Amino acid sequence: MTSPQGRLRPEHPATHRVVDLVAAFELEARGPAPDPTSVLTGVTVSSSDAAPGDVFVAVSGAKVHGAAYAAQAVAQGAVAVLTDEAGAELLAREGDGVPVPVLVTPDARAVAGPVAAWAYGDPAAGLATVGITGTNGKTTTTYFVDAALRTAHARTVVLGTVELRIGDDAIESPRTTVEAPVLQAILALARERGATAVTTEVSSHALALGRVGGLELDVAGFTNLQRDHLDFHGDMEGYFRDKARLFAPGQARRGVVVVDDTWGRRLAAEARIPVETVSTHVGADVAATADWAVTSADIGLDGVGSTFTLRGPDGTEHVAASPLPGLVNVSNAALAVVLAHRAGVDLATAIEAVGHAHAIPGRMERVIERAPGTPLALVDYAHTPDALVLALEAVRPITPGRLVIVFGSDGDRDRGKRPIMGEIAARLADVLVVTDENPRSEDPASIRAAILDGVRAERPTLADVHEATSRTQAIHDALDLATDQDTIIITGKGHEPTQEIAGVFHRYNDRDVLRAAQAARAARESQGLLA
Ligand SMILES: CC(=O)N[C@H]1[C@@H](OP(=O)(O)OP(=O)(O)OC[C@H]2O[C@@H](n3ccc(=O)[nH]c3=O)[C@H](O)[C@@H]2O)O[C@H](CO)[C@@H](O)[C@@H]1O[C@H](C)C(=O)N[C@@H](C)C(=O)N[C@H](CCC(=O)O)C(=O)O
Ligand SMILES: Nc1ncnc2c1ncn2[C@@H]1O[C@H](COP(=O)(O)OP(=O)(O)OP(=O)(O)O)[C@@H](O)[C@H]1O
Repeated sequence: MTSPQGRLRPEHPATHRVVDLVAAFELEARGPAPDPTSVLTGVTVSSSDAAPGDVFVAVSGAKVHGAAYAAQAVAQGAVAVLTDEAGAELLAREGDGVPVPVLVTPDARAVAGPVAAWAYGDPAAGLATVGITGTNGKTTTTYFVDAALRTAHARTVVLGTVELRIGDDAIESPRTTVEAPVLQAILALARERGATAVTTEVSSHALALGRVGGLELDVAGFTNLQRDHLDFHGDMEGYFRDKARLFAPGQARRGVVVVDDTWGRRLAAEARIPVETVSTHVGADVAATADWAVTSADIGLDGVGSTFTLRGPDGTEHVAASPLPGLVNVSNAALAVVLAHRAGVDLATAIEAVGHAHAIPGRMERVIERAPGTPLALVDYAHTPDALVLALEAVRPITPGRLVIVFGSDGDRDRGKRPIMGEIAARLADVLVVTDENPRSEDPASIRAAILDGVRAERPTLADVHEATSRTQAIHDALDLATDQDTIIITGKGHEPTQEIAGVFHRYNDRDVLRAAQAARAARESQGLLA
């Protein structure tokens, strides 16, 4: 999916003239006049990604103004710089500026997406598009929606925290939602490759920073809003307002909002586009008035996921399922069904597809199935106290024996959560293997000690508590001590492909380590080395 330079670009870019860009977006051209024959083939906001024929959009950032990197972009072949007044002034102050036209607009960040959409020929036009926002459940819901869209589309696209995927071709994702020109370039590449449906996660940062500008989704979904990212959004009100930007004309044509929390209810009331509501709290008052409501749920079914009844707007009840355990995944599955249905998938087909969705990388992912002599083992991304509670509560009903957790906590991040995570694990799991997550620059032993302080508060004797100085060893230890009635859950890193220790990124993935540990165990067993 990458070009030789490692950049995400359509293979056959459209060619527009720079003068047409000036006219289309009513830009003020300064510096050298645009050559009427000069063509542009791409758009970037990052000088290091600039390629010949690009327009470099220099935006004002938190740390620096992009105009400071205009010269680098031009040296790499950019044919014009598009910026705001501050950027233009910066370039004017730097002597001769850049030897290409400087195109000025009041808000460069706001036009980056629309300009890229224009440059790539409105690539979303022929695609079914679904976007999902919310604090938790974006990734899970995205994959559920994709499972349903695949029934109606030969090739689909998934964009989010885990990967950027067109059909079966995927690369690691740099973040939850990529910069606007990258998003538009991926859509253009997807169109070239015959994809007809896209499901994308939309982070609150993306909404605040215009990363989905120029993309009007067919349907936008909202999962929930919980305390997070307040360093960036200021307070919950600001966080809500940024999320709500998705539910506005030009950004989405219609919305589907889970109204289990007060923020969802407020969003449904304030959205400026038609919105349907989904209630997934069985028996809650709000269920009576919601368009879609989960009216009953049977959690822990067959030791796998859940079944639930979804009542539609016409009052008809449908038996549906979530392939992942826990009530939160009933919520994600119900939302996904409605989103996929509104994106054009027949309701019964959407219900069937979501109920049988394949594993989602690192989200309650069943890496080893329960079998005689073998425990069930899952990997989950839960890395906050709230998520840890939900994850442990979700797997308890599918655990006939003991619940074994392998976990740690991040270095160079929120220290306060370490003892809290320890206390939660001690309260909700039976056997604990405390190990490292991403220690980063911190001493791993001191992070484990802080977790163990919390464990001790709940379980003073530290009975059934183990400490492992390497995550790989921790996973081996868990497999060694679990029986086939037990469930092992490995939390914190999910799909992550690396572990950061002492500032160095090592290739590491919980799922791969777990599979290798199980294979080694099976080999020892077959040689009669295990009791
Ligand atoms: C808060 C935030 O999202 N910041 C992002 C943003 O920073 P910024 O606009 O303030 O950029 P800046 O570093 O001041 O630079 C200004 C401009 O100069 C450009 N520049 C800068 C340096 C250079 O050498 N060349 C160059 O062209 C930059 O591309 C940018 O356009 O643009 C930068 C360039 O694209 C990003 O690297 C940076 O993401 C940082 C790394 C980040 O961590 N973002 C996270 C918080 C984020 O976006 N997370 C959400 C998910 C959150 C969640 O739900 O968990 C996500 O969508 O992934
Ligand atoms: N609807 C939900 N409500 C609350 N918690 C959830 C929900 N869905 C999933 N979770 C929990 O949140 C964690 C992250 O889930 P998921 O990756 O789907 O969310 P996300 O919004 O994509 O978050 P991130 O951007 O961090 O990946 C998981 O550990 C899961 O246990």
